Amino acid sequence: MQILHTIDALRAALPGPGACAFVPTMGNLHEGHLALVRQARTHGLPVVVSIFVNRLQFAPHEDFDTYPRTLERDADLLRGAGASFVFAPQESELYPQPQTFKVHPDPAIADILEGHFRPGFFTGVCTVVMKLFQCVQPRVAVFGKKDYQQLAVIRQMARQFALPITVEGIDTSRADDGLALSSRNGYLSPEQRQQAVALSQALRQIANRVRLDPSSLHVAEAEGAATLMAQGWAPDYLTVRRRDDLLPPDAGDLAGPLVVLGAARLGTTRLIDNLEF
Ligand SMILES: Nc1ncnc2c1ncn2[C@@H]1O[C@H](COP(=O)(O)OP(=O)(O)OP(=O)(O)O)[C@@H](O)[C@H]1O
Ligand SMILES: CC(C)(CO)[C@@H](O)C(=O)[O-]
Ligand code: BAL
Repeated sequence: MQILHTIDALRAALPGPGACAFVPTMGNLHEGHLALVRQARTHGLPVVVSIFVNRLQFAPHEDFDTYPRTLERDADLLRGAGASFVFAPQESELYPQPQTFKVHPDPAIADILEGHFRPGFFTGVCTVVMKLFQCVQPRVAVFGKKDYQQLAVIRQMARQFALPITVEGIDTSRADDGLALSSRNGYLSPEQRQQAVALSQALRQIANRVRLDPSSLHVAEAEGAATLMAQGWAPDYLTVRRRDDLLPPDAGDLAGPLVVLGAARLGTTRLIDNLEF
């Protein structure tokens, strides 16, 4: 496995356009990331994993400075998972000058949910992902469904820019108690880690209730929020949406397919999760 820190070195090492599979990450890797790498490997192409904490997608009050940077450990895990290349550029390499050209996604999908609570987030994500796509030129790019809206936005970007890249979404890897694996879980105290299970439980509760009685949608969402708050969480949103455009379902959509998405804060840690049903 080669670790490359510059775009020139990466381009020199890679086999050429359309000849690799790509997994973009922000590092501090866990089993969820490794599942993406395993999926990427199924294409029989060398797998490139990027590790880059992208300042553009963090608001000034968010955790850019404290986000864990664990390159040596990440490289060991990726070697074990069979990645061929790690692209880990410094900020000055990817952004040698202020990134004034940006990719602005459609507000209809990018200014709701995460984009509402993290204004500019998806512009930061799309800009860096487009740039990483230019550097890596993959045939396939693999993303987690844990970041469900991100996957939807990237798919739309790839389609609308006719990128020659297949975007794949992979099911969320979870801890035994149901908590979605996430780098930010590391911010939780042992006590908060116990409470954290309530997020996936609330999503399941809402999905089960709406599946049984679609007319209970809004009651189910409110009860799910109450379950979360009883466990000490402060929900940003907890809402059932159509899977394709992430808009609220009309009466005719309630037979599915749907997804319930949630974001909530436990102390200073903000986590997201979702469940398709
Ligand atoms: N539990 C998981 N299961 C599957 N994919 C995941 C999981 N967690 C993250 N991913 C995916 O890994 C890729 C890189 O995500 P990232 O490095 O931000 O990890 P993260 O754990 O989501 O971090 P954070 O806690 O900061 O949100 C994304 O495509 C993301 O959806
Ligand atoms: C896709 C991504 C690597 C862009 O910085 C990030 O948003 C993430 O880790 O999900
Ligand atoms: N996992 C998505 C990246 C972020 O929260 O910034």
